[in-house]
Amino acid sequence: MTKLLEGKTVLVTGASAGIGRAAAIGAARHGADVAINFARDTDGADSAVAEIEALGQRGLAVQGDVADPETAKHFIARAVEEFGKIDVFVNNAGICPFHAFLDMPVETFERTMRVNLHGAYFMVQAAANQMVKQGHGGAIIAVSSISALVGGEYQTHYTPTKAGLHSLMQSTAIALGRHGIRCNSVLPGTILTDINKEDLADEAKRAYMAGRVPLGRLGQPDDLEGPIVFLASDLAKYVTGASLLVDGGAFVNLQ
Ligand SMILES: NC(=O)C1=CN([C@@H]2O[C@H](COP(=O)(O)OP(=O)(O)OC[C@H]3O[C@@H](n4cnc5c(N)ncnc54)[C@H](O)[C@@H]3O)[C@@H](O)[C@H]2O)C=CC1
Ligand SMILES: C[C@H](O)[C@@H]1OC(=O)[C@H](O)[C@@H]1O
Repeated sequence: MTKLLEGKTVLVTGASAGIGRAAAIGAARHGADVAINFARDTDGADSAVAEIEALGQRGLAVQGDVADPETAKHFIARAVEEFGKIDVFVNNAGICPFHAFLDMPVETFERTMRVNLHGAYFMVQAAANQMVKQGHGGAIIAVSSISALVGGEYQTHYTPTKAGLHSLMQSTAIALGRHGIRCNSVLPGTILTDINKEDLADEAKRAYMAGRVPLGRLGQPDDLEGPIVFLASDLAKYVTGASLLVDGGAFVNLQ
């Protein structure tokens, strides 16, 4: 297998499980040393690092709540201390506490904004500052969503954060292009992870969601591995400000 990220250092937020973990392991499989941020799941973070190391790469887990702007500075600083530089930053951490619109609790709305959007802003800013300081460019990838493009009845607090991430990558692509830093997003469809375990425990909803996918199944975290590695790699050296749907065709499936 051609390794696409040989010699690179990759950072991923919220990577103790799900899509973030798949991105971290995928990067290691492609020859990168990987630092992961995680919120609370120490066992998940430790086992992700063990998997990275089993692939012959260096791994590092740094705990922190991305909603706190200080977490961003600390994560970048620890990764640089350990690996000497950062080449790729993947903003993945996110929450989606499904709730109806008319009685959305203020705390649920604000927490979702702070984790998904404010957290991403400060993380991307800290990563970009380090890349600018290093002077050899880099790649930033946001895990946005199909929900940046379409709505969800119980996601009125969530979909704006994903549209915001998509927009953030477009604006930072302009702000950072002169530094050789590429900024792109992936837009996953419905991927089976902890974020939607409860929602998709409803068999009827799960079957409906799967039925909307032309490729005939809901996604798995490793479906994001290739698209994220591609955008991180030099194969995508002229790709910036772009977004890549990874949804099995769900978005285009009107009828
Ligand atoms: N599963 C899906 O269908 C889709 C997921 N996404 C996005 O993918 C990203 C990853 O989600 P999944 O892997 O699906 O779910 P997940 O629940 O397995 O992963 C989310 C990760 O973010 C971490 N996290 C949550 N709050 C955090 C905080 N305050 N600080 C640090 N880490 C925090 C969690 O600990 C977890 O590791 C999220 O941004 C989500 O919005 C986007 C489209 C579809
Ligand atoms: C949590 C949802 O199941 C998931 O997240 C998204 O961004 C999409 O709306 C997916 O359906």
